[in-house]
Amino acid sequence: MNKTATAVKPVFHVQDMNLWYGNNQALKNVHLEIPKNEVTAVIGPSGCGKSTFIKTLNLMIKRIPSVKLSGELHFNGQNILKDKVDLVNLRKQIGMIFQKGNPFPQSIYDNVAYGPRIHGMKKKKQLDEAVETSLKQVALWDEVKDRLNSSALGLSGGQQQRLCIARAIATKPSVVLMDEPTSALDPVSTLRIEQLISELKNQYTIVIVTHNMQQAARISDQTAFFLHGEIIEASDTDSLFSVPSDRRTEDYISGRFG
Ligand SMILES: Nc1ncnc2c1ncn2[C@@H]1O[C@H](COP(=O)(O)OP(=O)(O)OP(=O)(O)O)[C@@H](O)[C@H]1O
Repeated sequence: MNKTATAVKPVFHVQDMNLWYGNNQALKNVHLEIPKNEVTAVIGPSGCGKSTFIKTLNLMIKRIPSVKLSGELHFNGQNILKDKVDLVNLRKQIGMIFQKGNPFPQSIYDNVAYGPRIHGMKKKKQLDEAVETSLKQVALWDEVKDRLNSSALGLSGGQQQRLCIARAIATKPSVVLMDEPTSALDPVSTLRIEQLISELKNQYTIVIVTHNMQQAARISDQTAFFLHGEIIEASDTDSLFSVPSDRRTEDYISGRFG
């Protein structure tokens, strides 16, 4: 792990967090610190609570009526489970990418301009700049600059996912959450997204849910291993994969279950 970054205050500090869907407890006493400008990978077998956890970080989970939450979730020092939070502003600061690139059925340009427009950017010159900068950051500009007004749905799966990342970063968030962003992609597109993640972490704090342990090992600085809603082990990625401290982590990463 980057030693200088660990001295900086974590972006998220999660303490004793519990979450229930009705009577079904999906997160149990979760404790985790997410450092700034690092990639944190969330791994674990199906149903262990990875997606639930990542969706708590931007409070998206609260849209589900049966959800009950307890504990503390500090974002940049503010307990966003307790304090009154402006959700529009929170989501501006925390972008999210899903498993399948889900561009809006609109032009490439309008997809990327969507966030800046919602947050009040009106001038065409500023919007043009925001679109160009975001598409350049995801290395998509050269591929699409001559067809910005074409439908985003005409892009390949890998391009659509990069477009969704451009859309997420166009509002200049500080955090990008990614829920299995490459699971629907071919190996070449996956590699491009992984390279992109490694570049983006200079500017953003990234939390990525992945089923792919090689991917977690390749791109993350810190890894949290979830099992049955609990974090069994969270540490710097090299240590977790080379000298796991818990037998269950060792069994999972060596493929004995999951
Ligand atoms: N909307 C929901 N309503 C009720 N229960 C849910 C809901 N979403 C998830 N759960 C339950 O919460 C638990 C954790 O699910 P979650 O989707 O977070 O796991 P996961 O680790 O992301 O799984 P996967 O790897 O299969 O995507 C599971 O028991 C699941 O059935």
